[in-house]
Amino acid sequence: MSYQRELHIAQLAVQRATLLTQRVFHEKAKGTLSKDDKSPVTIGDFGAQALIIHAIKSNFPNDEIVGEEEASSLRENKNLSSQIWDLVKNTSLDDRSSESELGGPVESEEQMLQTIDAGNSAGGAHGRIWALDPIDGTMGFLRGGQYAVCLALIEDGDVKVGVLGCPNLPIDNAAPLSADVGDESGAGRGVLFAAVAGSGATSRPLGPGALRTSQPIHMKSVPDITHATFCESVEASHSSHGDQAAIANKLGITRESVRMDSQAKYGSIARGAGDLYLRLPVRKDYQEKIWDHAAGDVIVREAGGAVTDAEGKRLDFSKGRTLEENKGVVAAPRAVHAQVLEAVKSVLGSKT
Ligand SMILES: Nc1ncnc2c1ncn2[C@@H]1O[C@H](COP(=O)(O)O)[C@@H](OP(=O)(O)O)[C@H]1O
Ligand SMILES: [Mg+2]
Ligand SMILES: [Mg+2]
Ligand SMILES: [Mg+2]
Repeated sequence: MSYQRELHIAQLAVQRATLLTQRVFHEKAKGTLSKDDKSPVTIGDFGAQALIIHAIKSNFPNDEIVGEEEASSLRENKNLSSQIWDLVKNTSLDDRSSESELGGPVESEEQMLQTIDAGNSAGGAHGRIWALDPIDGTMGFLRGGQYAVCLALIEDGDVKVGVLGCPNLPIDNAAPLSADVGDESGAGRGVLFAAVAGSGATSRPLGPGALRTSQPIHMKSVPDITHATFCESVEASHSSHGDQAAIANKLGITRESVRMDSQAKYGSIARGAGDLYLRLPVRKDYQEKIWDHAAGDVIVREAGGAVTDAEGKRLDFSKGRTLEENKGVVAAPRAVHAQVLEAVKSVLGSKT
């Protein structure tokens, strides 16, 4: 099968990064900064980005990386930078040989900052480009909710490999859909979703034991759409709860939506814990970021789903750092996607 080495390295890199993010998750002080667009970033986001880019650069030195974060604010904030360095240098996989496959330790704080900044690719339609969201759902991460560490390989504009580390989701693929994160111990939690284009989607436990076996995952079939479960963002500014409720209503769905942060939503529907993921824009001018969708897109499609925007177009990852050709996201099992899209169009159409 193709892309097996990319998949293996991506899985290990995400697995290692979640060890770092979980340490920060359990701390009260998460070293939060506010970015230019007013969104939050924490020492967990920066640390995870450094570790993952280090792993990719060590294994695939010619590949480009589109990473969400950059280090300029850290160069002006030595205190925060040294907190991140402390995390980065003290995070490694238990298994020594896996750890050395990820390129050995980052050598210095300065190398760490340069590594974070190596996620500055402009993206585009040509070549091999990794899309990295070191913590997706930072708001959830800060609130004590769901979040995901997300990594995807895009080749000539198509997503080929996707990996989602979701430390706070249940390991059990059959667990009912809920945004609940369980107790302090983390028992029974932590799942790593993955997919390679053309080869299906899988899940495996995220905890120690990197070589635990992966299980194939599939979306649930939905014989009656009125019984479907749909999920959506917690943050009302990220997607329109009102439009989503109207769409659900139009479809005759009576169950309350499950509100969950991050691409954990894509992973959850891919394994059949939920059925639909709706993300309708709030602001007309917002362009979705490729790192917020690339891994989830391939995982859901490989599990038997269709992922489009609100007009029914496939998400186009070839346009740079954003999905500038798309508005919103509609993800559903292939057999019911057209029906869901029709309801989306009808609700959005009646607004204008
Ligand atoms: N106005 C907006 N519309 C849609 N998405 C937005 C947004 N503002 C921020 N986001 C994105 O929403 C992501 C979280 O999605 P969700 O609400 O599904 O958890 C954020 O990822 P980060 O948390 O990585 O910054 C951010 O990139
Ligand atoms: Mg962010
Ligand atoms: Mg994100
Ligand atoms: Mg992020």
